[in-house]
Amino acid sequence: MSHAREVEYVSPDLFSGGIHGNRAAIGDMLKSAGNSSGGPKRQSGQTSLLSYAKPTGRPLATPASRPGSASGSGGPPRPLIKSKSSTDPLPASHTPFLKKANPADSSTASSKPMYPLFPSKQQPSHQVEGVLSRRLPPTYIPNHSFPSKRRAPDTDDASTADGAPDSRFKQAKFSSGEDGASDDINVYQRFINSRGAVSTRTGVAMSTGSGVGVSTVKPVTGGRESLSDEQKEVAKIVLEEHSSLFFTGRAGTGKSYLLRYLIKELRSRFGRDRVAVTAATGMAAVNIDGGTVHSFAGFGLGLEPVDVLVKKIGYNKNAFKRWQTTKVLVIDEGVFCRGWIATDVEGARCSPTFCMAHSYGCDLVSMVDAELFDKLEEVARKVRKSSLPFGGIQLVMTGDFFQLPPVPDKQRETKFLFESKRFSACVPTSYNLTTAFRQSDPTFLTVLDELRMGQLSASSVAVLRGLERTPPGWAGKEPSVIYSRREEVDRENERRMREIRADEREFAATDSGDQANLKKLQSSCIAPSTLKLKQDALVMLIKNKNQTLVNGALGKVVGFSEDSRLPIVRFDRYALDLELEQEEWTLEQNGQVVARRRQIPLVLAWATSVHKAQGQTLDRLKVDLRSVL
Ligand SMILES: Nc1ncnc2c1ncn2[C@@H]1O[C@H](COP(=O)(O)OP(=O)(O)OP(=O)(O)O)[C@@H](O)[C@H]1O
Repeated sequence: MSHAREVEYVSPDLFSGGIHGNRAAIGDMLKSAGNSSGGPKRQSGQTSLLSYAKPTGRPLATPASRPGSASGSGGPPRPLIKSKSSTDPLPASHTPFLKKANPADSSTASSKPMYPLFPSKQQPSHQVEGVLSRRLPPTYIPNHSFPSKRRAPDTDDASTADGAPDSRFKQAKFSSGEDGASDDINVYQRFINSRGAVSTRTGVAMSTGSGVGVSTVKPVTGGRESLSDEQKEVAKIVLEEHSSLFFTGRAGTGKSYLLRYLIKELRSRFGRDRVAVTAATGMAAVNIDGGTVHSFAGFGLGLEPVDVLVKKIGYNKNAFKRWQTTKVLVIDEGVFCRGWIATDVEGARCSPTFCMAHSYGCDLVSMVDAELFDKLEEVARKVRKSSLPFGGIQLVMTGDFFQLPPVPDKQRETKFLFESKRFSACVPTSYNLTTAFRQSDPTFLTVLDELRMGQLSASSVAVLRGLERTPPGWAGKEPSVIYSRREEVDRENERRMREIRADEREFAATDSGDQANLKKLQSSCIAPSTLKLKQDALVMLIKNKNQTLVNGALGKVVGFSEDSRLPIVRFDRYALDLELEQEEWTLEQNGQVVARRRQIPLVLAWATSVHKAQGQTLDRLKVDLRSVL
């Protein structure tokens, strides 16, 4: 998720002012609107990416003398690094999953019987506690009187007396995100149906959660004792039962916190290289010290039939080793919810079918969902020559399907991850965390819960209206803006560019390929055909430069090289000035490149889309929800 220190929301005649608040809390609200994922959190104290602030990062390379002089300025000198194409070999450390094979240890997935949805008396109490509960918490009753009294987690309930999900969940409405389209999706119903006889362990049913915890922001420094009871139970399933698990929970229930703990524990038990950690975006992956699912798989976007993918992996020594040696695969939230920017795909090329035309993406943007999960699962069994689910790899997955529903795809039916054919076989247990840690204000929690369900009661609307005000201290300091639609993002960025009184430089893309394919590439490629930049423009990197400076990093144009005329971008977080040269985006068909674009890997970044904002920390943020609500 994105973190903001000051936030303004804009929605049609709902909010015209702003809301100040706990930055995480605000991100929480954003997510509850159904348009943001909960990526791993950055800890407080991180450098603002918007202003030229105290650099906290370390230089990426030995400071080099500045070649020529940048024709711009903007703060103290930084080591200027000439950009290398991201196709240059990365340092050895870029193979985080590499590990010697240990064939003796190929089976880690639990082969225990699955927990039934409605456990029998013989089952241990912790399993019994986990059954679907039967009443809906007052929070979710549309237009309930406000403020509602929140019940203890163990009495919360979301299904009817016969165990069926309450029909009110059917009214939940979700926005699909960047394309702004809305769709009625009964996530709860679909999730429960998809689980069949498989257990959903939780204090309450999927989606609710009304435990009110204490808001604390702290990294996982402690051991198991720092976890809540619910979190401990998840840890037990993962670390002691060695069972594959999906855990969910509304925003702020400690999913990321718990995940970080689990990664730490798993790595210390099995060794770093046997625990593959994957996240949705490059930025999110960096935050949990991992890579993307695609980079783990080593088969590009995975569009080909499974047998072809298996062959591809066979030719890819590193990928093959990874598949053989991985004992636990950790998948952080969002990865399977929709298309994401797979930033470090090995040999990946764009497929227009899988590009999100309404999103920012072409090269390396893929649709990663139920279908890909099934493919990965089959690949795992084949590459590992094991008939066990997922080839015996233990899966630890987290996410909140309410926060990031899949984007509807005109070409095919959009499915949630849990609707994949092999999900139930591979993930015998799902767990719903219910205690909110991030907020303790019951009023705010109620508003968040209602937003998450897409049903704002009149009282919550009144609460939000009561927050309308002009944020103090914003004079002359324009906030970053998050929109849900690409056109809105472009419009705002163009407006900001016009406001800068400096010469505009244009960088034209170099395109090649046959007409038809080129058109496909151009229609959805994240790199613009003409990139317009000015000194002081806020920009976002759209290619990985190395393991830490990745797709999504924010920087500011501080000038243009006098000799090469290339833009020089200051990445504050990395205490680095980088001269950026063209990189390549390609479209491939049947293994052949059929179109290519070369362009400077930057886009303007005053405004950004909800999904591209994941993992960012911003000083002042305006969230425009007009096309969402
Ligand atoms: N056991 C715990 N003890 C103390 N603090 C915790 C604990 N679990 C979570 N937290 C804190 O609660 C806050 C929210 O946790 P976290 O960001 O992990 O939630 P999340 O479910 O991932 O949220 P989101 O869905 O928004 O990404 C964080 O500040 C985190 O440090």
